[in-house]
Amino acid sequence: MESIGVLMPCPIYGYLEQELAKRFKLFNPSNISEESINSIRAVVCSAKICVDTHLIESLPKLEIVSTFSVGYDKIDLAKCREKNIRVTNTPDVLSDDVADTAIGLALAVLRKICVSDRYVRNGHWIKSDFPLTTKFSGKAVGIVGLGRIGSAIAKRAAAFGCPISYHSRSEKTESGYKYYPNILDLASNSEVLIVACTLTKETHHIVNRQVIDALGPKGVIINIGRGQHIDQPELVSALSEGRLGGAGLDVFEDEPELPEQLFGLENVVLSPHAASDTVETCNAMADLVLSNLEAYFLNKPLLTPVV
Ligand SMILES: O=CC(=O)O
Repeated sequence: MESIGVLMPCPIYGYLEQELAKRFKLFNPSNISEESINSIRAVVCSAKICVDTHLIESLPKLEIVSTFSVGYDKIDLAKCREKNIRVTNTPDVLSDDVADTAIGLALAVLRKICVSDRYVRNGHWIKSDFPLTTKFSGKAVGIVGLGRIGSAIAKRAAAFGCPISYHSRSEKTESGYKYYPNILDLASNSEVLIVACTLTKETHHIVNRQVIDALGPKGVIINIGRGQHIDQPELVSALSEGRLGGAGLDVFEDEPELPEQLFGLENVVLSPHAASDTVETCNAMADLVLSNLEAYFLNKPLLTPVV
């Protein structure tokens, strides 16, 4: 396989890069040349790298795109289908970490963990006790998207004694959780709303002003999906005006750019799109990318095909 060209358009993860270089001829923007373009049969990308029509069209021998992420919203799937290019992702191996992060953000927002850390470091504790916070255990948790990650979040929240309900395209009766076909009804009946669905045209801005208002001034939104799931200007004004209680955000509409106003809000916990970024999970994701590529070039079935 050493003669097969693999392009990594941006650095992703050291271990992945080393292992790809052991098996394939690895290209990146600094060592790619006109002559090498025709040897490139695979692209390895991530949730932060666009594989658009332009990139696909510029690689005439491209056969497979393997993303180091569960989400594939940055890949032009229609173009891949049209050109018979296979696509793989890294589901399952990251579900635990993403679900842990969702619960961590909910706890951090309600129990004000980051604010209280600053309170102690800044010496305020000597002068007065930290104000009371809000309990997470037992809160009504609404989950948008009960897929692998949403289900892992539900399992964890249920262990905190939280009644679970969800909204998704179709009812999952086997889950035993309460289903709301309408997200507004889910928001009206939830105290913590966790966004965990796939980003599609249908779920773009699924959390809009109406949903935020239905959740109300004591409600908390957690987003470990994609920034584009939430109408961000509406979220920021609701948080600033006290129409929403708080938010724990791992993803943003135009990341890594964030609206300045978020930095000044104490009812918000911010995380740099890092929900699955642990050594253990990143190694497992890298191994899955490698196994998919090896399977493809050995004419074996793909492990986690998208297309
Ligand atoms: O955002 C991360 C992923 O899609 O894996």
